[in-house]
Amino acid sequence: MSTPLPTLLVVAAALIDADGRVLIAQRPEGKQMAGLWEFPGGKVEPGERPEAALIRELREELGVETKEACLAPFVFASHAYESFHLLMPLYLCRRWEGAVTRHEHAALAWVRPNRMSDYPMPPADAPLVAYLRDLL
Ligand SMILES: Nc1nc2c([nH]c(=O)n2[C@H]2C[C@H](O)[C@@H](COP(=O)(O)OP(=O)(O)OP(=O)(O)O)O2)c(=O)[nH]1
Repeated sequence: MSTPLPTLLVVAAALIDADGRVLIAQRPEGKQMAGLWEFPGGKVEPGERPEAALIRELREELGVETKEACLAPFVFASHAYESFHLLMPLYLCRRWEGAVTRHEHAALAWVRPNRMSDYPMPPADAPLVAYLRDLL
């Protein structure tokens, strides 16, 4: 039997603009999977509610404020990486306040889901993009 992997709960958001484009962000140098494009978000801290964690991450990473009512649960990723199992709910978010600003990533891009294959993403994300393509 293989060694059980710890499950890591990461929350992420697909911010969608009025033209149906989705925000993706490039992971910076020095981090795991540097250079790959991800949905903004991050780890849920102990004792933190997932939606609160996502609101916090969007503030820290992008400088925007959103509300729990503006986060719609959409799909989730369940993916075994080498050292952990990623469980990542993806929420849709169409309403936020403030201009999206790059705080922690190497770059940001607003991309139609059918163009996301031009942006290499972590292996866990590929199935999620297909759902966005169907939605938008
Ligand atoms: N935010 C986000 N993380 C993703 C996506 N896809 C994916 O495999 N991940 C992985 C990358 C990381 O291992 C983990 C997110 O953790 P994180 O962003 O809070 O942490 P990190 O690795 O950047 O590093 P750190 O905060 O510990 O310094 O989830 C995605 O679309 N968005």
